[in-house]
Amino acid sequence: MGVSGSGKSTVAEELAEKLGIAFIEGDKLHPKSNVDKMSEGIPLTDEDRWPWLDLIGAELHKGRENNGVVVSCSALKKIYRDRLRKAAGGSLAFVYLDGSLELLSRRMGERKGHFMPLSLLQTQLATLEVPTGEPGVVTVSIDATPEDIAKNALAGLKAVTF
Ligand SMILES: Nc1ncnc2c1ncn2[C@@H]1O[C@H](COP(=O)(O)OP(=O)(O)OP(=O)(O)O)[C@@H](O)[C@H]1O
Ligand SMILES: O=C(O)[C@H](O)[C@@H](O)[C@H](O)[C@H](O)CO
Repeated sequence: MGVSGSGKSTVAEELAEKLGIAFIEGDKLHPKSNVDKMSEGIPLTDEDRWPWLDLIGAELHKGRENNGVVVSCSALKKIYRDRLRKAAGGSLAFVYLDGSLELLSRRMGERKGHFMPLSLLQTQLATLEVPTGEPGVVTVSIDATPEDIAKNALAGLKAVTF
């Protein structure tokens, strides 16, 4: 989890490979209307996000029956994470990708061919409720290589408590 440009897709893929389990790109589960909105620089509302979060929740639930799954999802607010926890049915860990505005802007600015405009980073950060203190949360700095971030995430996940 984390804001746009924090490296969710990059790190989740790496982590899933290390864990030997499936990876699901949460962005692919957005309805077209959400992608259209974001492409136009309009932030999503809670109402836009509920159906998408429910699709992600269903994937998490399915994943539990198949050795687990890694899903990339912004999960910006506590109510969203609690909805996912409920849908997953227990033992859902969150890896929070923590980075400065400067680094996030640079990574988003350099990324090519993605629907999410840099202009939405401010509202992403304003919407973000940092998950520190919630059960099952591992916080990792994004100021490292994807390989090292995934290693740090894995080490944190081994020690995580719910
Ligand atoms: N640790 C890293 N070091 C350098 N570049 C990175 C790192 N992690 C990700 N990137 C690059 O930063 C950009 C953003 O990463 P990525 O697309 O994985 O983020 P995201 O959180 O999934 O974003 P979004 O939610 O907007 O889809 C990409 O161009 C990616 O290649
Ligand atoms: O909750 C949200 O606002 C969205 O999930 C965004 O985070 C985008 O999907 C993502 O950043 C795409 O780049």
